[in-house]
Amino acid sequence: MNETLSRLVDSGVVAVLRGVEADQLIGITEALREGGVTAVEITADTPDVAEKLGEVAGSFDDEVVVGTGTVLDSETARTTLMAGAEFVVSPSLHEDVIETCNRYGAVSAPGVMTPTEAVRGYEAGADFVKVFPAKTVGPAHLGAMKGPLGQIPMMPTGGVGPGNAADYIEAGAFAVGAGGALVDYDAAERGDYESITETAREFVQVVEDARDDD
Ligand SMILES: O=C(O)C(=O)C[C@H](O)[C@H](O)COP(=O)(O)O
Repeated sequence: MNETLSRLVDSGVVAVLRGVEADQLIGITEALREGGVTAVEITADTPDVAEKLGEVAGSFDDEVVVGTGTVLDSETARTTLMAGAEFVVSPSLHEDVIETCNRYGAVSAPGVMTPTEAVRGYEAGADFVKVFPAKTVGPAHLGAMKGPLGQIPMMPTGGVGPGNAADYIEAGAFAVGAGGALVDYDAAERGDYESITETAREFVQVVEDARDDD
């Protein structure tokens, strides 16, 4: 397995950080790492995303694998890969983004909702697919897609939290992506990084327990 993909598997939970200010990004990533979340996706709609991403990637080096989220075009993929991103995730399917990632040896994951999109993305060279938005279809949809498409690694994102992550893992997800249920920005604002660590720890535990049950 590709090393970056195996680091996402190890993390179990991939944090989606959207619009976080530079001064909080390091603190939040550190809090997540402390709680066992070692994969972070910084969304491309974050102002100065390449600069921030480079800073996080440089600060955490081998401890946290850093990627770009919400990537809609190959220019954004290339710019952030050059800044230090190791994986690129999109909410939608863009073959040019997948091609760019493969050109530079990075992991790519298009957002898909249907078996046809999942196969199209995988045939285009994606390493895994992000089932998005997961909350409108739920774990049963992912499980039904994994039936005939067991070879395609799937990660649900959108509305995934500690309360339903186990259902997705049991349905066949290799990891889950989470923003809102994982990172409390108000807590970060207050300097309460411990609560972010605690949520991360509980979340990762849910995923690990669900894997053990399989
Ligand atoms: O655009 C992307 O690439 C995304 O990942 C969309 C959302 O930001 C995530 O799906 C997080 O959603 P929540 O966990 O429900 O907060």
